[in-house]
Amino acid sequence: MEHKFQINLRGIIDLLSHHLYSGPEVFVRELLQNATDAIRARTKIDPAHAGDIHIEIHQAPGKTPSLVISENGIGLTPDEVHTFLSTIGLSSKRAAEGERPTDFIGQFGIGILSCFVVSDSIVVYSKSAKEKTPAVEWRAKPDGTYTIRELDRDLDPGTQVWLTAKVGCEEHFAPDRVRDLCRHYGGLLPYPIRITSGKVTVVANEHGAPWRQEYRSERERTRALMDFGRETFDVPNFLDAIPLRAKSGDVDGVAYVLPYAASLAAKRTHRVYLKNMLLSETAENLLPDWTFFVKAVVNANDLRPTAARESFYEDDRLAAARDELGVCLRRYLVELAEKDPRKLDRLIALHGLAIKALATQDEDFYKMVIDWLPFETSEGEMTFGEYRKQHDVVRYVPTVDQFRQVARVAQAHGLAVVNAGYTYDAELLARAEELVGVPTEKLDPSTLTHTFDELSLPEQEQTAEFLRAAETVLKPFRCEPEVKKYRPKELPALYTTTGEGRFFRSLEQSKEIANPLWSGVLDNLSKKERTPSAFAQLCFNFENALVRRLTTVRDRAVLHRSIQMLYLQSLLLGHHPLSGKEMQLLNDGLLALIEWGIGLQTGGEKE
Ligand SMILES: Nc1ncnc2c1ncn2[C@@H]1O[C@H](COP(=O)(O)OP(=O)(O)OP(=O)(O)O)[C@@H](O)[C@H]1O
Repeated sequence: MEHKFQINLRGIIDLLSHHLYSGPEVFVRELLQNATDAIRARTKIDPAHAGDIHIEIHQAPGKTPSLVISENGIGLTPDEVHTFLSTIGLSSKRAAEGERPTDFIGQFGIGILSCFVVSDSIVVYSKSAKEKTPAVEWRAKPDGTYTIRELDRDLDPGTQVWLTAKVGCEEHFAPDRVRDLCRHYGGLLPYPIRITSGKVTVVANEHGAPWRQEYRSERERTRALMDFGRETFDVPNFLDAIPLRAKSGDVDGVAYVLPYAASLAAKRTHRVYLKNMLLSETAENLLPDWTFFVKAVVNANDLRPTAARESFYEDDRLAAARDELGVCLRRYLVELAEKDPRKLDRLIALHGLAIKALATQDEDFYKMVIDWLPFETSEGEMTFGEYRKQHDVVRYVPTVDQFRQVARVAQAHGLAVVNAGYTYDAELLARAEELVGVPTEKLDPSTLTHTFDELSLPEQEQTAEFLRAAETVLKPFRCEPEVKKYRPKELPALYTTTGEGRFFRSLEQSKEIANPLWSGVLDNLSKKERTPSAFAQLCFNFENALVRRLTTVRDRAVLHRSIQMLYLQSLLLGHHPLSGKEMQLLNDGLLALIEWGIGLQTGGEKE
């Protein structure tokens, strides 16, 4: 024999209140949602119908507080009450299999159960606007029993829901609390939510969506939008408010420019409404990634919510909406460049990275903003526009390490070098010639030394012995010495290396910490035939007084030690991490210098 499941309603309510609802207050959301859906259903048959939601709170001293929500929506016939209201999990709003989702917010048929979290009974009075059926009363208890009766008196079409506060839940019926919750969930609804307590009636959503209102001036509009942003996100000083509109998904809203630099890694969450009811305050997938400098509040009438109601469902329509919203933000930036460059300056100072990201993706935008974008150069930070006013060619090095190697020398030689080692910079500079006709040149630090002055023949003779000593000292470090003349003359030696040279350096360092098996593998790698570029270069500066003196030193021990120390110093200046072998050399060198110093001193004392 077949049996039917029995459902324990209390158990289900307990489950929902602990696992589905974020807190008891969601009963206000569910009631507003049902009212909204009912009004939407009625306007489908009567487009001129003006929706109205009224909440009355009764809290006489010594009596249990109660709450009545009435609306003039579609209402229910007695049959519908039996079918939809009394069957858990059945909804009149769900689309049939394979059909496009209906236009309603609810669809699971469990929303009204949330009222049992705060109330020991739910009483519904309803009168259908569609059919001439009698008004009906439905009384339900959390033990799963309910009664239905047709009323003798007639009611206006629509529905009333009556709740009585459970012991311990009175606070959720406090008028201020209910007003705040109505504003929170239904602040954008296009018809009034009135709340009456005693003789006082307030409208919870009197301001509605500020971006849909008419203003006397642009200034007034901006002020209203900024006030709304401040209240909504509790951020006191957004930089600006940008209107958003997308046909796809029927989206409208505002994006606020954050007044602080937003981290690229931080989650970018937005406040989203679905059909003007709050869906989520932490929706993530609404705007393109590069827009991480804004926080948005938007309503979508035609996007699908995810089952968890945390954001919109990722589909083609959302992707198209996201693109359109990206266009709104792009248009704003372009207009700012034309109309308010000072504000753009401020915005770039805070959010340069986002702007650079956009410029790498969009050629027109690139042309518009490239001159405003800041870069680090050997002459200090400057915008691309300032740089190109002073230099015909943009010279850049693609990594921060290389910039550290060459910045001082390049500057002394009148070459302003841009550090393109930061995110997006190399990509941007590489396209400058193609997009804005500014020639660019990628500098290779190892070829920089080619521009240095060669020594004269007598000078070469003078340095020959020094060079041979340097070769011997530097060979174990895969580094080749040379002597040239360059500026700044305070710099005794410049260490440069190519990508391959860097690879072998890090290989050596890995070998020092690898286990025997692994270091055997690395060994084989490092034995592979090496091109000259695998060797680093140490270019001694003959303009430097110390180097000049060293070329005359004949004491081999002093000469070797000095070359070693200059080698180590140039590595450190270029921010190259030292290998174990080099570290040892540094220690030995320092100790030797100290001993030598002490020896000199005690020798002096003896005299
Ligand atoms: N104010 C109302 N006016 C007319 N019908 C209503 C109203 N409130 C509830 N109903 C009917 O009761 C059904 C069940 O409502 P309930 O809130 O439990 O679920 P739902 O709104 O359909 O879906 P969800 O669980 O996603 O909110 C609805 O589908 C609707 O037919």
